[in-house]
Amino acid sequence: MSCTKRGAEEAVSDRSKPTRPLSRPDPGSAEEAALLRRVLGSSVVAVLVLDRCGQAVYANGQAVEELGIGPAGGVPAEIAAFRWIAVTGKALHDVRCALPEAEDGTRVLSINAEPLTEDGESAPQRVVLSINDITEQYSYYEQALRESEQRLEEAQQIARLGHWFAYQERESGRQRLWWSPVIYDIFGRDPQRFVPSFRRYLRSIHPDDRPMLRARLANASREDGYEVEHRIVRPDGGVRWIRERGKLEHDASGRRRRMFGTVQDITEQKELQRELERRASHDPLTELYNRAKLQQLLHSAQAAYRRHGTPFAIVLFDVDHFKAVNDRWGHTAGDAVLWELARRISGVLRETDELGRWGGEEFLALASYTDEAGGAELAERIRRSAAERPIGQVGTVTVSLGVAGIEPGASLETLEHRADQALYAAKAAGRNQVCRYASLPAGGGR
Ligand SMILES: Nc1nc2c(ncn2[C@@H]2O[C@H](COP(=O)(O)OP(=O)(O)OP(=O)(O)O)[C@@H](O)[C@H]2O)c(=O)[nH]1
Repeated sequence: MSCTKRGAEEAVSDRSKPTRPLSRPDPGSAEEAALLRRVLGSSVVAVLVLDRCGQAVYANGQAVEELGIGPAGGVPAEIAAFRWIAVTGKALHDVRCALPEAEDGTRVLSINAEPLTEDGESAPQRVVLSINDITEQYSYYEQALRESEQRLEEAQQIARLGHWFAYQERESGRQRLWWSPVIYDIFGRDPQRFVPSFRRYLRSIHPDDRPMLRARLANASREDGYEVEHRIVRPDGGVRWIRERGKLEHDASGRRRRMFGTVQDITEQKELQRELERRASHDPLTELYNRAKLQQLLHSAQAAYRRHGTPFAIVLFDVDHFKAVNDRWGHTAGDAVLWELARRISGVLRETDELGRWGGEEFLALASYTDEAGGAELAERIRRSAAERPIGQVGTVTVSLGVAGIEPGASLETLEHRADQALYAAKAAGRNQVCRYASLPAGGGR
């Protein structure tokens, strides 16, 4: 019918007319057999019926043409294997079957297989297979999967982050560990030669971090996971920092299935973090503690004094006539003097003493576990070390020092003020000397 307006109207009015019901062929009739043959013959799905020996007893046109299967072509072993369905009696759906082809190609098939029991038979004698050729889709998805795995691998390389999982091997019951390529890289191991295991992994942990890591891992099963940062030692002796995360995976019934986790190389982050912390607490010129860090140390010392009565003293000192050094030799020479003094004085401190730059050409030493008299001993050592030999062209440089020890009820401000008063007195008394606050005649003296 041509597509005219009238034609369309007729089509509409045709719909209102009662349609003649299609006659259903009698089951088992020659008419039904012919119809089924036509349907099967025009199907794009290859249909094959195998007997219990794997011989094809029927193949539709698609099976013959596309797969070359049929009574004439013979049945490839991979497909003939489906004859077992007749024995097991269990249908299978969407089973992937790879058929090797000439020139190294592979044809990928998706097969539905059903046992076929005919009237009067107690057990299935045949198997009917519907076969779809999915080679194109399969290679497309396989390629896409390969590409996505490659992208994941590249992203992991950039982030220096790998993933792992630990599982129990079903056959042997053994614990197995699987690493992604980046983890081999982080641990400095060759994936061709190194088989990861939990024991080998533990052996790579920095000895100082092992106890902490063991404790965290012991807790991990209770907490369902863990996150920990620790060092590893690579076979070449190199030390790397890693951040490790692990999580337990459970199956649908809540049983522990496997442990999954990530490993990230954070060595650079750690170094940067350490450098930032160092800069926040150190003076860039002398590389000693800065004033902020000294204040923090003083607060800790005072807290210990209040809680446990642990005494401490401070030594405040500055370079004598330093203005003249700058004026005569220049600011750079002055800087070099400060740097050299810092080195010399650091060498005469006890392990529990701290030294920092208080500001300008002024330094502060914190002498722990000692009183003002002990602080004065340290001050004397500092004085001698500063003046022990000339500093380059500048020559001999001296320092004046004021000492004050903590006392009950004295605040840090008071202590600093007392040390400052003592330092002022040392300057006034002719420089290059130590003055204790307790020895001051008026105000400070007792
Ligand atoms: N080169 C250099 N000089 C500094 C630095 N900080 C402070 N100074 C100088 O140290 C000098 C301190 O001078 P004054 O406070 O007059 O003291 P002084 O000349 O040492 O004299 P007395 O302390 O009385 O012995 C000033 O010239 C400051 O510019 C620094 O980081 N580098």
